[in-house]
Amino acid sequence: MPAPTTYRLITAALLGVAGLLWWWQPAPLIWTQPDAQRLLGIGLLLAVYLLLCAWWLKPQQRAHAAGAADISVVYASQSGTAQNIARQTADALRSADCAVHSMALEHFKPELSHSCPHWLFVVSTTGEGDPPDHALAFARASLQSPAALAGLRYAVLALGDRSYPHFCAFGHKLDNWLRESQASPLFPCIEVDDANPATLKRWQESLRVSFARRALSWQESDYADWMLSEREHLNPGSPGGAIFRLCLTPTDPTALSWQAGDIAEIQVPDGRSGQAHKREYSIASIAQDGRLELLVRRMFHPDGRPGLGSQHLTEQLEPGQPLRLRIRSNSNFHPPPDHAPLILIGNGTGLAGLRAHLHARQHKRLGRNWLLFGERSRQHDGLLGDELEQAQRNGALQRLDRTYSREGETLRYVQDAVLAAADSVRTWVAEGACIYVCGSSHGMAPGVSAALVEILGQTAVDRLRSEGRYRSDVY
Ligand SMILES: Cc1cc2nc3c(=O)[nH]c(=O)nc-3n(C[C@H](O)[C@H](O)[C@H](O)COP(=O)(O)O)c2cc1C
Repeated sequence: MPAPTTYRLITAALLGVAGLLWWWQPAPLIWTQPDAQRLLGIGLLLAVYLLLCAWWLKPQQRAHAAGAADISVVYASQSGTAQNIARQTADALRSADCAVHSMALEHFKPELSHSCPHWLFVVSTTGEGDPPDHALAFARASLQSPAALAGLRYAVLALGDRSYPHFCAFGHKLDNWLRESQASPLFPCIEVDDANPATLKRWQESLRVSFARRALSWQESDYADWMLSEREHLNPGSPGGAIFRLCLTPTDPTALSWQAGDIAEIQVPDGRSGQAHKREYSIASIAQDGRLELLVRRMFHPDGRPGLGSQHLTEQLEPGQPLRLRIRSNSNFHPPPDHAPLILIGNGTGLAGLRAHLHARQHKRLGRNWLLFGERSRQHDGLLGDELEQAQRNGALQRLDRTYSREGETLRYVQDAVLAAADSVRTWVAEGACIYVCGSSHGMAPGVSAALVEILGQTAVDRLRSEGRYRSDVY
């Protein structure tokens, strides 16, 4: 690990002083020489000194030039939180003069451990104690048996949520594998429950103690000022919770910049505690639409209390009023390649993430799109029906399958519609289609996954997932 800049400055200064002393206490090598050679000697000494300073004072560039890193930050992230924390971790360590390299977990190979002494793993858990999709193939191939990692020093930040039965399961699995592979922990695995700031502080402090002699500078991206410009109730009379379409506009128009699949983090004031809480929503529009749209369902706790975020956005905040918002990149749900046909599957407010992709495809005039979408009542839940039918008419949507669970039809849920369309699903996938799923992680997402396994087989579905052709943004 490089010494901090101060140590380098002191060393350079000491070298300078040593050089001066040599000047005043003439070394026979120089003073016994004729004038010209003496000058040449001094010039050479000075040049060597300056070169040494440049070399010594630029550890980061030197390490990068040599392709070497002192610390590697490795992430596995389903919806961008772990990736974001990994990026902040790398930036903070760089600000303390460390040479840092960053990579996704699937690029980690035991042979790489010789190229870098310290490895920091920032990983989340998804599904039912599973690794994020992009790390699935790595987990299957590598974590089954120990590797040869003696000498590797590591730390794990495990992101999870205690409301799930397998809390931080993937972080623990990775930590156990590293230990069984003879790697040595810099400090014990740190578990983070629902992005709790106190545990994140422990991570920052442990890194400071391990790698820097002064506080690390952590840069969180700032919230910006936005305004609620429009709100529309999309499903009056629905047997399900009320869903609203919100249009938001930024004070600074340059804030209109994101990709389909990204997530809006909104600061919601809590009148009771006086604190602000963060709530996350899939963005339902693209930047080229000129506004950020959300689909928000009004939520209630089991005891009947309204949900903090949804009550604020759907009831308390009036059009024309300000709110604080920032955008989190969710690279796992970014658009597929242009040439690939796209199958969009979801339910409820999951239409938000799917609609952003549809808009992105429409914007690029890519028409090979198929939407399968489930809601409750045909009469009241035809969410954005006019817009979708219009997209179908003008060729932006090649096929639209809507299912309603409260209509007494045989096709009840969207996963039933997927099964009913098995032949077309096979054809589209054979033609290189990507499958994007957005909406409920309870019922819908596992149901769609089971339907796809029935149609395509487990091996093919696993391959689609690890190749990034089957992606989900579910909650
Ligand atoms: C569909 C879904 C399933 C999840 N499953 C688990 C789980 O099994 N165990 C756990 O500790 N956390 C679970 N979580 C919580 C996430 O790990 C947590 O929200 C984390 O901050 C997400 O980080 P990421 O955005 O980097 O994926 C789940 C979250 C979602 C949305």
